[in-house]
Amino acid sequence: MFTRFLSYYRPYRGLFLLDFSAAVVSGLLELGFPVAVKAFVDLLLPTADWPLIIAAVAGLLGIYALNTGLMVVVTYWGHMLGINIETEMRRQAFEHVQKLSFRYFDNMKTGHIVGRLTKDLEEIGEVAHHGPEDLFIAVMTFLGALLIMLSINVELAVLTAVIVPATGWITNHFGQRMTQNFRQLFTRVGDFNTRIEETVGGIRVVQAFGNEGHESGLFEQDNSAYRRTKLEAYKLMAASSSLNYMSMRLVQMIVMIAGAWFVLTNQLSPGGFVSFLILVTVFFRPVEKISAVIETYPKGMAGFRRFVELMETAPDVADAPGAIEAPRFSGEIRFAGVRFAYAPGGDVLDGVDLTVPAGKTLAIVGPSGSGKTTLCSLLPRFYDVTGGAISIDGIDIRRMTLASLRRQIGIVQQDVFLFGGTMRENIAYGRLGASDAEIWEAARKARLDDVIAAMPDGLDTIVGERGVKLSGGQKQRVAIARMFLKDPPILILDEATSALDTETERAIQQSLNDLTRGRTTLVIAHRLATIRDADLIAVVDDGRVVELGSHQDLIARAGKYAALHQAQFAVI
Ligand SMILES: Nc1ncnc2c1ncn2[C@@H]1O[C@H](COP(=O)(O)OP(=O)(O)OP(=O)(O)O)[C@@H](O)[C@H]1O
Repeated sequence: MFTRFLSYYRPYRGLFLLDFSAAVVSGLLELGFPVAVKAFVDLLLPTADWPLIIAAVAGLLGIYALNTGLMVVVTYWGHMLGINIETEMRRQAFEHVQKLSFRYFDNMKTGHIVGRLTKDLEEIGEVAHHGPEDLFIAVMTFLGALLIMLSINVELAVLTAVIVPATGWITNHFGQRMTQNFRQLFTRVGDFNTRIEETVGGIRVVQAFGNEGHESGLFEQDNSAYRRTKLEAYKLMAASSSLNYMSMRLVQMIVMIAGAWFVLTNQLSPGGFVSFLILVTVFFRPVEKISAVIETYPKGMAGFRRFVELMETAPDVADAPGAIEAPRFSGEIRFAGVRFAYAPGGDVLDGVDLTVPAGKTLAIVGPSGSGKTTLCSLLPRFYDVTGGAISIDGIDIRRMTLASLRRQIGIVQQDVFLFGGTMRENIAYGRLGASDAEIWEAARKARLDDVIAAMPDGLDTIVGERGVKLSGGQKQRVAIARMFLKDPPILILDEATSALDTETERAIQQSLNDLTRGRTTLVIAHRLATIRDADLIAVVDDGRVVELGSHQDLIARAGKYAALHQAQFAVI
């Protein structure tokens, strides 16, 4: 895990070296301070040579001015290193998330994904910057301070060296508990991110039901769970930092009393004594640094582990080795013995056999939950079949690249998803980079041009989050306009069940007729006109195609379709 983490430094070697060497020099200069103080007290003071004393102090000031500059380098460029690594990981994670399959999103909470791409990576960035540098400097300062102490007074040095690291276990003990705590904390953040996402996303439903209080109650549970976990973290932090502080002061006092004895018995110079007291603090710094690393490292590593877990989640639908770039389809679709289950054992499709000739329209009808949507979502490989095969123009769709397959299938969903930008952006989503002229042409074909022309900002009209500022009929026409731009040989339509006024309905129907002309179309049909006009009708029941034929055929057969037709459209 750790070596994998280090590999992210590779592109930033220069930056790392700059930051690292500035930090090392700065550490050495800090180590030099007690040595300088000793020389100052023992050698310089007795000379009573004021100009020399002032020159020495000025010299020290110069050195520390240099150190200040080094700190700027460490803080700015060091953090730049961290943020560069963080940004790179976020880019990779975002790209990867987009490749994951429907099944992953079916089972994952959005807030957790958001958390992984934001909070987790932020913590990783902190560790990336502080981790290696702080650890190295800690070891360097520890050894450096020890050597200097030994050179001043061996007994006192040994005494200090024994008691200081003993305090190290405190840090270590708390560090491990904090790791667990942070792991929990990440989950809590994910939980309430999800809650906020859902409540804000579904605010219209929440308010319509007047369920704000209920939502607040649920949110409060997540919020207070987060508070509890965070308080636990602060408790650990308080115990650890105060114990550290206390032990540092304790060691200082021990050194003070022992040092006093050494001075009075002439085994230590006054300069050495002062220097020693400073060295104790310097000696403690590595312990503090390590405790700081121990505080950020678990957070970062917990985040990194989740990042790796995400990156290692393979999409369960992916290009097969040697997958071919599908040629432009003429569009014959064949389902052969197709079986499918969302979860093992729960077959949703139970051996579907169907052939739709190129350019024809297949209407899929059947009771709710019978598997119509599922059947359609197998064609663009949102899920892979668990048995049997689907082929287009005789080629198994699993042998094609996902990109070349999906490029040639257009989907108009019942509940259209728009992005929060402008009309232009939303229509051009069908073919990124389409010109305004092409967008207008598509809008015209979708019977949407008059609507856009009447809008105050035309194509620049903002549609609101998920298109809330548009009517249902307008959203559907945006979806249709997208399809005219995309121009796929195969279409999947999930016909809207909600009733529109007759005029809009007719406009949409006309544009859909234009759209489906010459394309193989699967339509999950609810309207009698669509069903009657279809070349083929498949009646799906309980995961099987129970009847297949034209309207006349099926009515004549007086079977399931005839019954369904009778029940649903008897009044028409
Ligand atoms: N993502 C999913 N994960 C698990 N089960 C699912 C998922 N989507 C659908 N199902 C289940 O699969 C079955 C078929 O659902 P599907 O949406 O294909 O039916 P449908 O015929 O399109 O229904 P409707 O006409 O009501 O839209 C249902 O029992 C449903 O609960």
